[in-house]
Amino acid sequence: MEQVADEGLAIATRGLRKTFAGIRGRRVAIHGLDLDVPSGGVHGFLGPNGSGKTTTIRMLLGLLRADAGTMHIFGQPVPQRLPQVIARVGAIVESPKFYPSFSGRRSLSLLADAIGTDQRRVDEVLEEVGLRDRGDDKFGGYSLGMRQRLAIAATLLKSPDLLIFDEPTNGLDPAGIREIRETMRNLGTNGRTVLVSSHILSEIEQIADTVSIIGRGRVVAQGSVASLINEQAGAASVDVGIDSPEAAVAVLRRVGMGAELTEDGLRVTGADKPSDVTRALAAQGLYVSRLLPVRRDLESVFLQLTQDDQLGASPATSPTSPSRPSAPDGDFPPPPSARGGDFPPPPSARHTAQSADEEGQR
Ligand SMILES: Nc1ncnc2c1ncn2[C@@H]1O[C@H](COP(=O)(O)OP(=O)(O)OP(=O)(O)O)[C@@H](O)[C@H]1O
Repeated sequence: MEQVADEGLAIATRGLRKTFAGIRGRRVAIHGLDLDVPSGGVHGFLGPNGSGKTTTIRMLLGLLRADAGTMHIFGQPVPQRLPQVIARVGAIVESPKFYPSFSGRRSLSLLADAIGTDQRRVDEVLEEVGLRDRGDDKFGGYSLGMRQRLAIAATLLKSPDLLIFDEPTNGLDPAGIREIRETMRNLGTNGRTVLVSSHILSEIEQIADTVSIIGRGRVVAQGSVASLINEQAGAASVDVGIDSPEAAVAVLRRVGMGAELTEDGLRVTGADKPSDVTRALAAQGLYVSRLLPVRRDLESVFLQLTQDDQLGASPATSPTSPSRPSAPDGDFPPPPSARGGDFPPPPSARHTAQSADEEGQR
């Protein structure tokens, strides 16, 4: 496998494919995935449940074998050259565990010895995840957000250039989610690359520089959050309040806009700008009492692009409908399937580099 010429990419996959054995033959989980993660900043890896995020991450880390395609990390083909590149990668893919009776500092100190890292890094990484003042408290007394931050601190010990986090906020309450969100944002500065998978879209929108959206094992869109939202701007809608909604629907449809009745008015699509709606209606003697652009956000783009995958998905995957204006804060409760409170240590470099096909273990 040849080297990737583009050194600007932290991760690149081409034609990646993975099937799993099922009762009715093999099922395709990853379908020719072409993923580009630029170097530096936070990259959101988004997709509904079962779309293939974890499978992709596990293949990148050499924990699962691909059926076909190529993968590169910092230009090095993996898994072939994973031993050479793994020192630059830190990852949390599974529930970590630390001894409840050990302090966070002691756990990190033991880990630093195990991987041959200078003990001075322990204080630095505690500081980096905002745990410096709580470093001497026992792990058993940590909140879930603090436990997850300790796991992140452990991945930072070897000063990786690329951090990979698979659904790092699963199981956390809104306060914990906010803590991790801020930690991710901070980690994505200074040239480091953070790949974070999630289905909590509003969260990613707030912290990601770029995103990839996957559906059924394929990338359906990737780029900056702003460009993805703008690309879909034509589908933006306007919430209209009016006395004669049926007549307004007929007028707007006649001029080529999409219009549907809602509980207290209309939802209009296909208008270049909201004032076009007012103008078209006023020309027919209809005057609006309310005109609210429905804010486009990453979530509505995501839902639109992965519509097929959303069918039958759990409510946690699609916490709001595409047409609902976004909540100002954007925190959603964790999914019902969220993991429990155990956070095991991140995979060590040695463990991560091992290649093991875990097919059928689920
Ligand atoms: N070891 C396995 N054996 C059989 N099927 C698997 C295995 N691992 C994953 N799959 C299937 O592959 C598909 C992709 O799963 P994957 O866990 O990668 O999705 P995901 O996007 O990470 O979902 P989630 O957000 O729920 O974690 C799913 O249909 C899943 O059931």
